[in-house]
Amino acid sequence: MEKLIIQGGNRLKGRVRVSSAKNAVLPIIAATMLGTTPSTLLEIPNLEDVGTICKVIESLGVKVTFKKEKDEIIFDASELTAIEAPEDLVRRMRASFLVMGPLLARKGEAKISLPGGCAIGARPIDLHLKAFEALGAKIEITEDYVHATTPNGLQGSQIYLDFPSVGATENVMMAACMAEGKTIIENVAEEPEIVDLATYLNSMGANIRGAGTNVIRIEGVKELKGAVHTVIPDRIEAGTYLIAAAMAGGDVYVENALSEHLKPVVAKLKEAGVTVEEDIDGIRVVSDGKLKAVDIKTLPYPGFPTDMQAQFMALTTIAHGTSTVTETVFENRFMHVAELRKMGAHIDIDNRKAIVEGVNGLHGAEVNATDLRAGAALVCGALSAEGETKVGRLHHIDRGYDDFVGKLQRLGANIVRIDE
Ligand SMILES: CC(=O)N[C@H]1[C@@H](OP(=O)(O)OP(=O)(O)OC[C@H]2O[C@@H](n3ccc(=O)[nH]c3=O)[C@H](O)[C@@H]2O)O[C@H](CO)[C@@H](O)[C@@H]1O
Ligand SMILES: C=C(OP(=O)(O)O)C(=O)O
Repeated sequence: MEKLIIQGGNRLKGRVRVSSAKNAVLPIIAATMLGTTPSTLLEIPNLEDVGTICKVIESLGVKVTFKKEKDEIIFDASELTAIEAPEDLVRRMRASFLVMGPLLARKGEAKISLPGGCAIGARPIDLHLKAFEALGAKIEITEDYVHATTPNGLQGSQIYLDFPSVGATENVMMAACMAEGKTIIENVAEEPEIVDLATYLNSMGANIRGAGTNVIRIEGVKELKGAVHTVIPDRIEAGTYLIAAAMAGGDVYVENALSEHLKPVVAKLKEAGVTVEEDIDGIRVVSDGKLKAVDIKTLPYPGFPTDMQAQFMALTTIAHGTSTVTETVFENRFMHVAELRKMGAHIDIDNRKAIVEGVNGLHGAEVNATDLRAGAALVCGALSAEGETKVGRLHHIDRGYDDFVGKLQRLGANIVRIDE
């Protein structure tokens, strides 16, 4: 079994470049299915999840060609040959469900396994399905899969999402851009990844306005063509390096980080006593590792991102005083608490609120990544801890961090990956 072995205590110093955003690249790869001519995506990060979504769309007939540069991929969806996504891939990664919108738009039918729950919560898909129904889809749900058909094609509609779900907004946007007539979607997610998807769809010929606000208006078009697109930088990867440097202490410039996308994270780091300087090319963080307690509460964008909650909780474990961390987006996203406790953290949980009593420092321990960001949080904790930490279940981390070990090593961290 592979593990990360981290000797804590090294200060981090230097520059680290953020890759393109996992959560933008996945829906955009699904959206390449909408084009009748090939799309080229540039600066694609090397992530397990990218491999998974590529396999899903290949199984549906898309020809995926990796250019020599490896971070450039051509997607030819001129012929979609299937409407059913392989169950194991959908179960492995929830974002696979994002092929439903494009399949309904291009083929008028889709059969996809239920993505099911995972470590961070139940994660139902009712909002996706309700919105597809509003566009005229007929939905049949069996124990294992969802079968959607469009007997009269997709028709533009007025849709209100009960919660600004990122995935539902993306799925419905992709379906609606080829529906007949106008669609108005209210209470949509406003995340930067939604804006990036809309930018790509518009460059394919779609007519989408309002992405980045809470109402999206779409005028349906008959056909979309492929386009060339560079995906936005990963704000969560950027935030993870900011936290790592804040906790371990040091002076790190996170290149390619867009401060516009990281406002709550930067604000909370400053409140914790960290020096943060923002410019157009990135964000610099300078820290002596002495941190003050802060309270955070996760919310849909532009609120504090749930995908930074675990890493920020790691930071509060060594901040002076009592911090609270409230998770409002997912109902079960505190799996990292038990692992952080093994490293000496003092954390109590009261329903969706974690109360963290800062300790003078964490110590090394044997821990496991329970999900992607939990894994990142443990690595952040380990870099600041006294002694050796072993982190297992690395497949979670591999889903979303491109060259995590290499990037941290170049900042001076003592971290290696071994096969035990
Ligand atoms: C690949 C990707 O982009 N993943 C991100 C996306 O996930 P994802 O798109 O799955 O997250 P959503 O915004 O849909 O989920 C937010 C909340 O809404 C609930 N919900 C969602 C859909 C639905 O039909 N019914 C329902 O009840 C979920 O259970 C959850 O409690 O946004 C999350 C919230 O920012 C992030 O943590 C994930 O990293
Ligand atoms: C929860 C996450 O991803 P996913 O929605 O793909 O599980 C994440 O990126 O932190």
